[in-house]
Amino acid sequence: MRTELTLEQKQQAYTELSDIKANLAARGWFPGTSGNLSVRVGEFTPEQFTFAVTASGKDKSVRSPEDFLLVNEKGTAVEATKLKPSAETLIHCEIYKHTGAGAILHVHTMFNNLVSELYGEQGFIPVQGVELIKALNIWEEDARIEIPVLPNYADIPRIAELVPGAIAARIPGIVLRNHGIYAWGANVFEAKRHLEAFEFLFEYVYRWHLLTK
Ligand SMILES: CSCCC(=O)C(=O)COP(=O)(O)O
Ligand SMILES: [Zn+2]
Repeated sequence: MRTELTLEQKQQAYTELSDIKANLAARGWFPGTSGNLSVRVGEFTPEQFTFAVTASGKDKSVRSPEDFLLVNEKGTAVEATKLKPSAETLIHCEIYKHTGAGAILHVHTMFNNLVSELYGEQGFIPVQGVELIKALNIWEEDARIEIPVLPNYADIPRIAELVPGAIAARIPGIVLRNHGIYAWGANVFEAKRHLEAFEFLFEYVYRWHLLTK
């Protein structure tokens, strides 16, 4: 049985989402209403959990009282609301289910789009020996990582189906080709650190490609 969330739990999740939304918006990481964010609230099992998610189609650079709603592990609203959850909520559901993460941040940026296209065919973006890999909690010298890239099907359930198989050990992110990145962490602080690291690495990969190819 699902335990009822307290008003404080809900408000804390909305405040955290509101703050990180403003931070990422200030960087221009939500062009054209793109992007979506979520924070898990309350108890978690892979079969049953609840999270607060951004409402679909909103201008994420604007704060409003109708920015977020609570959904369950199927992506269905758990309270009466006229808001629609993000069109990509099912991807959040799969990431939570298979990682137990506490927060997920999805942004569309020029660099994540460009490198996703550069490496989309091979299905992962390789990065080696860049210090910011440590922000993913990977500490070995000259570490090499592969960031998964999935096809950007128009049908979101088709993408969601691929998520469990794409989640790579140690890599808290998945890129959708010519679309954007999903980065996650145990909480918003960690998810933001991971997202910033990925975006740094994508810019590095892109610029390195221009310099050397
Ligand atoms: C306008 S960008 C296309 C949809 C998208 O990729 C996105 O991230 C935003 O969708 P949402 O339903 O979460 O607003
Ligand atoms: Zn998107």
